[in-house]
Amino acid sequence: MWISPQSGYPLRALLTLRWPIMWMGCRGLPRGGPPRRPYRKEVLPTPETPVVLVTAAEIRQYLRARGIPFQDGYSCLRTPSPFLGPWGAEAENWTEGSPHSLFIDKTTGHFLCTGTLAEGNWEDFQASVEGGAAGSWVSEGKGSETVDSHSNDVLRIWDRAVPLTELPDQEEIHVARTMFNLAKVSDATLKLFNVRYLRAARSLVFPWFSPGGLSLRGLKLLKAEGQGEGVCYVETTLPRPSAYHNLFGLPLINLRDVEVVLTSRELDSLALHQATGLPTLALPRGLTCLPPTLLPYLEQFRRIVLWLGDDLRAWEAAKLFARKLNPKRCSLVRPGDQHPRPLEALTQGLNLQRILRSALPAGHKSIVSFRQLREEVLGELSNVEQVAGVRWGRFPDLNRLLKGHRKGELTVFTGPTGSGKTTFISEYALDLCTQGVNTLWGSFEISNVRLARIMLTQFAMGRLEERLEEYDEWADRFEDLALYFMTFHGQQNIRTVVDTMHHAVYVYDICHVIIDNLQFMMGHEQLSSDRIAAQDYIVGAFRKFATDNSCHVTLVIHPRKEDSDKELQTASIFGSAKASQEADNVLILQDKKLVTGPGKRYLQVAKNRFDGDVGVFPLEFNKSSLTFSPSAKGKARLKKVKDDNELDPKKPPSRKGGGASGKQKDKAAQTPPP
Ligand SMILES: Nc1ncnc2c1ncn2[C@@H]1O[C@H](COP(=O)(O)OP(=O)(O)OP(=O)(O)O)[C@@H](O)[C@H]1O
Repeated sequence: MWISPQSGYPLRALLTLRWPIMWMGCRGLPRGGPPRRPYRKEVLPTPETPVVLVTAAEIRQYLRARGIPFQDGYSCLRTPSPFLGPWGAEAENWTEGSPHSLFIDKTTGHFLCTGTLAEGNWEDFQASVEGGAAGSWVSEGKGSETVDSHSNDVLRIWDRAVPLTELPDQEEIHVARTMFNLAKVSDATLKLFNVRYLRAARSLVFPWFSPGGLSLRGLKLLKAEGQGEGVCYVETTLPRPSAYHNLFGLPLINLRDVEVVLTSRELDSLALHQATGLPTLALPRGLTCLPPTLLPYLEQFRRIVLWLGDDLRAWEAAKLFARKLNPKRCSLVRPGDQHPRPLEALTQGLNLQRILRSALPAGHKSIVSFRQLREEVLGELSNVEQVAGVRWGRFPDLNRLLKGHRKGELTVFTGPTGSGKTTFISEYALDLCTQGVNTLWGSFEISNVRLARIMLTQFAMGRLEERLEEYDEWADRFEDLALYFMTFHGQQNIRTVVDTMHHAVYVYDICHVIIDNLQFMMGHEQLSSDRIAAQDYIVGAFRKFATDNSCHVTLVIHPRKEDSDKELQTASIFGSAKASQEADNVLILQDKKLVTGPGKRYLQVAKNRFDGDVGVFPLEFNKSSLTFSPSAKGKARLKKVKDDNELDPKKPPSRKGGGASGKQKDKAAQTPPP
């Protein structure tokens, strides 16, 4: 288990999934400690910059102008690959049925040759066509370096793993089958999918073969650990998660298959295939993401059924992935009591074919009746906790007020200059990111290196400058977070920023974007009326982006200049009332002490569209860890108010609403933060 060396706080505890899964990179593998890497200045993944923005129409136009034949697919354009042989000859012999082709992503222009695994961006493709030098840079796929450096580990583990049936001890086989819920999964199915068992790690091992099935590119280990009365599953991938792009089950897919069922776990794919005989594939990182690099392998399917799990999170993820795959060909299995996840359905003896037949088309209609919505409404009513969103691990009071962090919302955050807005929002976002909320930062004021340093300090809960020997350890873990940074600094055009956000949502499945701060998109208008109009336009653009992309946007806005003795109010946000009207949540960092709590600042939830609860709670700053989250000892007291007038910090706190149920619900969230 991965435990923070400093705090002993298991990262797993930060996860809220019913089946908590985490990735540990290479740790936990029997190979003697994490590798040391040379110092790198940029420790964080950033979206490739500049992002080459190209439209599908431009790609088609270019291919036609060059006389390159192509087939228009669901999410990619398919062309002959210049990497497979001389360009002219390859193009002449190419047919739609050719086993290998070059796939160009219609949204990003990114290409992949399935024959050689060469990949690159749209500019690379143009350069290779125009320069005729394509053949010389074959197989420079991203992550191939990582695969190479780990290939020995991969082979060693694979060689040591054995098919479950070959374990010497029947008792051991029985225990393994019970732990992984394999009672109904046959030996033949395990063999067909080439699943092995590593005794030393008590883990199932799922191989990642190259598309032709010739070489082993990586592995996933699944370990079952008893936890109370339940079992907790821990995943480890080689190479590390960001480079692990295994569509598990691909070698079993026939070129003529036109239907596939996508699952979020390997064992679900096994169960589904065994019960239905249908082609099945498992996504490499479950519900977290569908990397566009995998789309070419899914182009051949005319129908894709997504059966990703049994809860609302799985349903949300299925809807998002269907957009990427092209909703016209997708159907979704709705989670519910009668529709558990495939492995569970097999164990319970349910009819998996029938469940698949009940899958709903993902195609979006502009006008719907309640009849089409009623199942969705029922889903929300029976999953109230999940509808409330991801709960913070470090801020129980935010959970109590906002209930959680939900997709598609806009949060406006303000506070006096230098009060610690960036520092607070960094911890608030980091908390969510460690729980699987894929995050994109737009930090226009402070550099990404400085921001990353703040976040890493908050992640490690202390100054790393005093314990540099731990740097690699923490940086490795930090690197595994789905955290990305826009590389903009200073004034930016709103269009460019929104385009980059669209790109990031598509490529990295971003669910939370933080913009710090809005003033950097407002240009240099001198007249205050122009500035206000510009701000309204920008707020509108972010609002639309959040709604259209089911992505939460947290927008930092400076307040108007006001008397520094007074608390800020919603009306103190710079500009017209548009920002607070459009926002689902308004948070204000008040540079004042709450008489009733520790710390010199407090946070005010001034608007909460989800359920209306507003209130304040104290923030105590810890200078060494740069955190605001309450310490284990600190008991933050909450004051609930209905309007700004009651926000006088000198008044004793009064409790309105909330009730006992809220109290009980937050008990878990009040566990000591890391
Ligand atoms: N509560 C606090 N007490 C003392 N120092 C703090 C507190 N919060 C943040 N700081 C420190 O104050 C400095 C400024 O913090 P930060 O950049 O987060 O403020 P900000 O409100 O975002 O500033 P700006 O208004 O310029 O955007 C940082 O060095 C930070 O470590």
